[in-house]
Amino acid sequence: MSNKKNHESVWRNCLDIIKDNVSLQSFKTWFEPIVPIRLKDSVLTIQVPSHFFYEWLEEHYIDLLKKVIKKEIGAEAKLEYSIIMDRNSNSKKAPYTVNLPTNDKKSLSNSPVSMPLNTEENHIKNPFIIPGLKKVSVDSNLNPTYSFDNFVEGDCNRLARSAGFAVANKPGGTAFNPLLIYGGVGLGKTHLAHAIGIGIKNQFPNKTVLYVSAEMFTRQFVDSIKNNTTNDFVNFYKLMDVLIVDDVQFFAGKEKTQDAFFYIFNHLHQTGKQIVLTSDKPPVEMKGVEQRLLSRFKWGLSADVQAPGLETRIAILQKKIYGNGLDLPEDVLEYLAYSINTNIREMEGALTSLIAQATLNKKSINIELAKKMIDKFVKNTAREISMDYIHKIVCDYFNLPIELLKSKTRKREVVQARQIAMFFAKKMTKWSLASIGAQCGGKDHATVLHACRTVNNLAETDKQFRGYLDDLEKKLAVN
Ligand SMILES: Nc1ncnc2c1ncn2[C@@H]1O[C@H](COP(=O)(O)OP(=O)(O)OP(=O)(O)O)[C@@H](O)[C@H]1O
Repeated sequence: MSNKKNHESVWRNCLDIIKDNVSLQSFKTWFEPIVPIRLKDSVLTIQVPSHFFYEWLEEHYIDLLKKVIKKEIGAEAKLEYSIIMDRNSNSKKAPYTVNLPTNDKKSLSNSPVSMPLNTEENHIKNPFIIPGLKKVSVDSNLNPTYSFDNFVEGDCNRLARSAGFAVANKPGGTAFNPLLIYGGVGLGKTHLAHAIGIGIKNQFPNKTVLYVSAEMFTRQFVDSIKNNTTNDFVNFYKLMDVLIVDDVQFFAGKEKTQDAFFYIFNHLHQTGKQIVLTSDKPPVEMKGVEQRLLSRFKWGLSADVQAPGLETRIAILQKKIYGNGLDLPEDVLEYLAYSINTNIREMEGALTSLIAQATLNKKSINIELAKKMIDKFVKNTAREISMDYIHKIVCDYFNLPIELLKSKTRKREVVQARQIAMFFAKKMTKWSLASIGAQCGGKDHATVLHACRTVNNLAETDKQFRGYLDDLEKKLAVN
């Protein structure tokens, strides 16, 4: 690399290439705000305005970034992000640095070790031979955004959260050792696991806390066999005061890794150290994991996390948007929370896309935009009956164009069909009156309430009308 190159000139050249490869809008939105701050030993550090921004770059532009940076700096190029702390973050330290992602979003790390751009090499192979990780007290692989403060408590996760909180206050000193958090995909297990680690580090800064995915643990172990450093591997893990292993179902069928983990587990447990595990299923259902390990998993507490209810989903979305300094209309939040009801990661993904779409197109985020976006994320099985579906069924039945029903026209037959649509939306969904009104010709909640009363009254007094309602109800029920 030429000596004349510095972070600014390198980034300028990168931008020239990037500009030719993305739309002008995207360029302005996602690349112009980036500030190059350092180029040292082939590591280019760029500053980005928020964690959300960083995630968006990672998801959408990482391949492009890799290419241009390697082209400008050379094959050994590395990229570091410096994120200006989000508004609601706990830490007052700003900015902080995360390394180029490891393809595994959960292993966002504050580790001083920079990851090479080559994803194959992006994983820390042997933590005990990486100088930065000798200071285990500061290199815990914890993602600061996954704190208890950012975790919304609901009936779905109360036990797991409370147990996690207790463990964070008294690591190794509760009956919850190990604490095993299990549950379906994208329901907050990893988030809670990090929150426990962060809670412990906040209160007991001298404790050595390590978060590691079972996959990473396995890879490190396999490498240690290859390099003849298995003793170092085991000794490193024996140093931990708190060991958090994510997705332990990954150990299934990997006997040697299980042996190593069994040994480490026993040592830590016997010496009063805290172990936190997560898994996608309870121990009884874990196939391919040795019985002696499974029985140890059950020594402490196994707590499940389940799919959150509507209120919790809305609260999670609110946390997420306020955390990113954004605001969204209530009906949009409700729509998102309503449409995606099984997986929080998917719901957050839809929110991120919605915000990005609005930013890119300089549109305000409204219910129409939300509806357009949502279909990409919703799996049919999990879907609640939608307003569009109600509109379609009602309009087909009365042979009216949907646009009319959504318009403000006051023609008698349209008004009545619209009132019926509102009535069914109120009856068959949990939408607020305001959001039902917004989707039916921009009416307010009082109009929806009036519509529901009118429909109920007519149903009692007008037999033919009652017949319409029965027909429609049947059609809607087979949704
Ligand atoms: N109760 C909650 N409050 C706030 N955010 C949450 C909550 N539950 C989940 N999330 C968010 O949902 C996303 C997915 O959560 P997480 O990665 O912890 O899921 P997981 O259960 O570990 O999934 P997987 O089984 O795929 O590993 C994360 O962004 C997390 O912050």
